[in-house]
Amino acid sequence: MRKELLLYFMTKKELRKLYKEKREGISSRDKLKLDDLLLIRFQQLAFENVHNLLTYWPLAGKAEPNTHLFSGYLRHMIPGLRISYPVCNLNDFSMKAVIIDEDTTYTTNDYGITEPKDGRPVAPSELDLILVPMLVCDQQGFRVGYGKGFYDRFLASCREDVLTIGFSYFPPIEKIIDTQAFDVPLNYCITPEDVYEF
Ligand SMILES: Nc1nc2c(c(=O)[nH]1)N(C=O)[C@@H](CNc1ccc(C(=O)N[C@@H](CCC(=O)O)C(=O)O)cc1)CN2
Ligand SMILES: Nc1ncnc2c1ncn2[C@@H]1O[C@H](COP(=O)(O)OP(=O)(O)OP(=O)(O)O)[C@@H](O)[C@H]1O
Repeated sequence: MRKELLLYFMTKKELRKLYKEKREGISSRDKLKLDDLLLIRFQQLAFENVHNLLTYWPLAGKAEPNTHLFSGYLRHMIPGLRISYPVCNLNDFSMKAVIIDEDTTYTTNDYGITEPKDGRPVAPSELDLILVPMLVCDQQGFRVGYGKGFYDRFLASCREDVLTIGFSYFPPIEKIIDTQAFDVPLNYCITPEDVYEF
């Protein structure tokens, strides 16, 4: 059977392992180019009524897309944009969105993720745009993340009309076979080649 066909029958857990390996196999030189392509695709979207953004700090060593490019672009395009970053509670896998500014100091949590050290949280209902970490998604926008459910829990407390965008170096697969009731699909997945709307 061709390798692509096997993808159609994979669970989140299997996809997580496969796509972690695929992503970490991208050379840093290629990654720079791919991140530029992601930015160009991102710039094709219109961001109307976006005042509150939740982005995330890319994990060093896990080859996550360079989200600083996307938040930097939005900061330039949207005067007064409020930018927040997740602060995780590793005991109950909850997280809050903490507003940052030029005076913010940062710390590294137990997962090696950079987080604001202090700062005011923004209510989830105030967020207009969320950049959601992902490894791969399917053609309905269901996503595989790191598997702790941080974002599924958090998105459950956000507005119904919040815009969610994921970035991936790989196109959506046909179907994740074990999606569950708590899974919140993305609105968009941006890849170096395309913008997928779900
Ligand atoms: N950059 C970034 N920030 C993010 C996320 C993310 O995926 N990327 N998250 C998205 O939810 C939340 C954090 N979730 C995470 C969950 C697990 C691991 C992780 O590396 N797990 C290791 C085991 C680590 C350990 O237990 O010591 C692993 O699965 O191999 C990282 C982040 C919030 N912030
Ligand atoms: N809204 C929720 N309320 C309670 N538990 C949840 C909720 N959403 C997800 N979970 C729990 O989180 C676990 C991980 O979910 P899943 O495998 O979908 O993670 P993921 O989407 O890959 O990770 P992440 O959201 O951190 O990027 C699930 O086993 C589930 O028990």
